Amino acid sequence: MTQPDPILNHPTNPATALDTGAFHAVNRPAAERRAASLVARRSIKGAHQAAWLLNAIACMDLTTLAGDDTEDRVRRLCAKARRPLADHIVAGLGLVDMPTTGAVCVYPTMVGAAVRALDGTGIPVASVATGFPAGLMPLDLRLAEIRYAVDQGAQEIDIVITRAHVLGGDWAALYDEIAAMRAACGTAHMKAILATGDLVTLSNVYAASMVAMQAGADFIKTSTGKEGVNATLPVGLTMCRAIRDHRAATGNIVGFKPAGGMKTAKDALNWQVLMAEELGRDWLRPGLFRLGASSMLADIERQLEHHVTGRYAASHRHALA
Ligand SMILES: O=C[C@H](O)COP(=O)(O)O
Repeated sequence: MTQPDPILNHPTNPATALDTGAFHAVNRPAAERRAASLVARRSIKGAHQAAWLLNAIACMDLTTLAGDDTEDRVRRLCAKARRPLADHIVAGLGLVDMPTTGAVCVYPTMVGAAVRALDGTGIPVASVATGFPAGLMPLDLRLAEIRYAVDQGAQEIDIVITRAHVLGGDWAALYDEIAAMRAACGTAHMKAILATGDLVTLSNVYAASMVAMQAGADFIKTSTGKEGVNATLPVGLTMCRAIRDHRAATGNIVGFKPAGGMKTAKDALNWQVLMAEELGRDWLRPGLFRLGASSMLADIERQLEHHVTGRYAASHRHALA
């Protein structure tokens, strides 16, 4: 079985001092125009499309974050992470090995079941933590939740920030909170969910991205999937620019994870186009790019089946996710 490009090969992002001088205003109409033109002028077809969709699977945090999650559901999701495509699609694509997803992402109490189900595969388990999705809990409890998830075997922790720190412009409080979370993660990689749908302006998204990276986040992530507006391309563009600017200023490399509301193969292609155009093709690997999605894999599998067989199977024939 192919091992996914291990995120652990990518060194953690070292924290730098809080620097609000790195912020700049973002013009929303300009960001919207640029995002729209990026995806409009790139059309990926045929074998290229199949390759990009396979890459989307390798970069996917296959997710279940529902109130009615059970260990049984998590085990079924893990089975899908291990075998995301039907055998005839894998054979038809000429692949020697079954691909696997980048990670499986679950709630903290489900980490143990996921770790057991993925034993021996090299697929990491990501856990949300810190009072996901709102984060409105005392900091010591949020840090304890990180430590619990790491203790259960999570190799990646998806934290949420206190939106009020952004909305009130309290950047030092935001920096301190994220730095404390980074420390609680230990050797686990940390993705900072900015919940961009709650942050009102793209300038706030840019500033929060900068603070998260300065405080040591290994990835910045758009959304929990629970906000009214989740991953959008203008927000993604703003965050990618922040990643680029942070690298130019510090030399440090941070990954990007759009998440929430992405359901189609077309979404998977559009987000990869954005990454390739804004950060370069080097970013199109699991160590630096994840797609957080609970219901995108089924359409990717459907499109790949069409590529192999020339026809679409009914979506009910494809398994969970
Ligand atoms: O972190 C991942 C997201 O929560 C998934 O959101 P989704 O259920 O809208 O795909």
